[in-house]
Amino acid sequence: MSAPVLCLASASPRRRDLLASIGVPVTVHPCDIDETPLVGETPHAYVQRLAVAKAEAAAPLTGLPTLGSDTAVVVDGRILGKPADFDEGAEMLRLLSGRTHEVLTAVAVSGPAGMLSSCVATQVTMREISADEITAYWRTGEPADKAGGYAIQGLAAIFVKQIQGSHSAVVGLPLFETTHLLCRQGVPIWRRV
Ligand SMILES: Cc1cn([C@H]2C[C@H](O)[C@@H](COP(=O)(O)OP(=O)(O)OP(=O)(O)O)O2)c(=O)[nH]c1=O
Repeated sequence: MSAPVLCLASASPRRRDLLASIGVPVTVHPCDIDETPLVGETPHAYVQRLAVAKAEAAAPLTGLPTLGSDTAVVVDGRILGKPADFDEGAEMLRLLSGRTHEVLTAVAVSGPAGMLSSCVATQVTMREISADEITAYWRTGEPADKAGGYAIQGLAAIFVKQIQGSHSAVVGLPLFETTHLLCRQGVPIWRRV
């Protein structure tokens, strides 16, 4: 296994796998950050603030550049985080059924160039989802640790009619923008290995 070139301030296996897919081995240091939105905070400012806070919290733990990220599903101006239980998960999918919502993912990388960050918005259109499908989907266990209560990369792909933007951002990390930030911080990716 290659030596880590980046500290990943995240408990998300999706983010680790996405970084591995572009040749970036990481050491993982998840941070416990208060994810309560501030009064009047826009969804964009919210994900950006959390991504920076995660990177800042883990940065002193290793001598490596450090990446933090946050993903939120936004519908009718409401930020949907991870569902706490079936009722909340079902309410989220009812809100998303048959319409377009926005997924915001912010990424922040601290390193020799200071704190650099980017925020990506992706539009996701879902077909109508029936009450029976919502119950069956919850029982698979997939929605529980996902913002908005679904995983586009998993079983919920059958509900997704169209996306406009970045698929990797919806999964948890916008790889195009992340690569740009990593290069600016001198972190090697596959094409330089
Ligand atoms: C919308 C969507 C979200 N997700 C995931 C990505 C993130 O892991 C999670 C959003 O929660 P986050 O709070 O962004 O991330 P996390 O708690 O998993 O990890 P950490 O805070 O330690 O970095 O939802 C999917 O995997 N697929 C999807 O389609």
